[in-house]
Amino acid sequence: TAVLRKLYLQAAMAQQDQDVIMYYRNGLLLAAALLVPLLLLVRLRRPRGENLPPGPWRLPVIGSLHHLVGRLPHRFMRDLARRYDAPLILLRLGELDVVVASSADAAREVLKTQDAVFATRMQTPTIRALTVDGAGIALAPHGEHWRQARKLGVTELLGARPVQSLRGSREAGVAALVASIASASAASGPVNVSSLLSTYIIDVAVRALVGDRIGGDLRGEFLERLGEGVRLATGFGLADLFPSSRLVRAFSGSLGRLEALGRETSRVMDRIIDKHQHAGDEEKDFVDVMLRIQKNDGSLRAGTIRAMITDLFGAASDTSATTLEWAMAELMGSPAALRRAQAEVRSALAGESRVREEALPDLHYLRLVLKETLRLHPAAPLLLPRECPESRHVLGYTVPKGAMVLVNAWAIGRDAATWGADAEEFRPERFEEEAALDFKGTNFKFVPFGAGRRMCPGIAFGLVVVELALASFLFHFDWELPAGGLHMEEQLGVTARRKGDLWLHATVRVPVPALAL
Ligand code: HEM
Repeated sequence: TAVLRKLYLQAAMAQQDQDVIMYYRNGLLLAAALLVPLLLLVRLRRPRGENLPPGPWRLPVIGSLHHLVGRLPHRFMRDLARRYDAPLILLRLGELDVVVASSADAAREVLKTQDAVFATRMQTPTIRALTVDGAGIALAPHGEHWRQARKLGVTELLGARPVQSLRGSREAGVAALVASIASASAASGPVNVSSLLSTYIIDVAVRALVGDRIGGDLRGEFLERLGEGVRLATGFGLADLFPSSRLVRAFSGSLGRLEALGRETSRVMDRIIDKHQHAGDEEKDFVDVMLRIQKNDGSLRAGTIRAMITDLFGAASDTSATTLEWAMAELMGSPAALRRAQAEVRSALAGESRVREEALPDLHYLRLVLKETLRLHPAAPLLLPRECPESRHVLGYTVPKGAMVLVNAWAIGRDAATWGADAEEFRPERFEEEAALDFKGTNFKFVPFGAGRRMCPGIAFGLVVVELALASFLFHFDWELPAGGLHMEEQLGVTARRKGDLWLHATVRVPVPALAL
């Protein structure tokens, strides 16, 4: 009986194993039976000929969002493009499709070949909240308003003539900058270069846009509101990633804050405009110009005037300050380049007491330093987001309708396939070999100002402000790193700023002229 019982138990266990196997097999067959039609349905629902760009695996609801946590978006997107060896990649961030052009060829397609299609800006809930009062240039959708606003900006502020006429404000700004460095360096400790550069850029932008007649308190309020606006506007808010969700909208505090901030900024701007209206007819800044145009042609709305100021301030300030900060950091990391740039400036301005703007075109090496800085550190590493208004084919891939389209200018500038094995190194001399490469976005391996119809219209304005400061730094001071050396880490944000402030020792070599009070 014992043997029979054992045999029976073995048979029962084998039967049980069989049952388990059958159970799983049936389960799998059932799942397959349900899944295959489902997958076929999904494939059938995808339009014929659609070939989406590759992208990382996704989770339900959040899509690929988790991959981005703690990572710098432009770096992560470059790594993905390398991993898939693809010129375009696709990320699903919440409800949003984000297509990233990551090679010079892909950039040419988006910014030139299909420029007219991709010329509109993504109207996210954040952007709609920011522009509820009116739109300026940078965030406006492609259309008649954008065309008129851009024309106004270029003719009256950013073109060669207005840039030249703002020379006085730049000279005053740079004189204050070098005087601050000289007095800070007298204390023998390191100088906070980042903070002084930001003050200089803000000073020049404020003088050009709203002038210096508004008084310190109003100026302070204006800068506080604009600073907060730029902070809130940059980055992906939850409401932008889940635009259809009322729940997310209700719980996301940033949209409410943006709307409140918009109202506060409008009130501050109205006080600034009021001061201008009572200051006489002489045109000294961009607000004066816009008020004159409004008087002659009633079509310029007050909301548009306010939006133009905030928009231009936002576009000009962080970008120029970031570029200057990186240029100084890279020069400090490349003593040979620093020596060459310094020798050039001091020889071109020998016998002078300060840097004159007319001397800037003679500073060829300084221009190479700037190009190399912008190649490695384009201030807006993903340019400004565009929107794909209809499903389009780009280099054999389908860009879905409604997708946000980014161009990874940062990855393109460091692509070893086009820049060579030393692409990650700071070597301004490479632009001697590539003399035809300019800032105008005609060669898509170098697009720090974008290209096509939405290209930065502030290049002339930005370059002269940056070059003047950099030349003055090199002319008046010798620079040394403090103990602890130098890092080149970036911080998270829409502009690729350096992480932490740049502190350097400055020693006066050419005396700084006393400030005219
Ligand atoms: C070194 C300094 C600067 C850099 C690196 C820079 C870079 C850029 C970039 C990458 C874009 C987006 C282009 C695109 O989407 O294709 C842009 C747009 C823009 N920039 Fe600049 N910029 C700088 C300085 C300035 C200055 C000084 C101003 C004005 C005073 C300005 C005004 C604008 C405006 C209005 C736009 C929007 C253009 C449009 O959407 O039509 N930028 N800039």
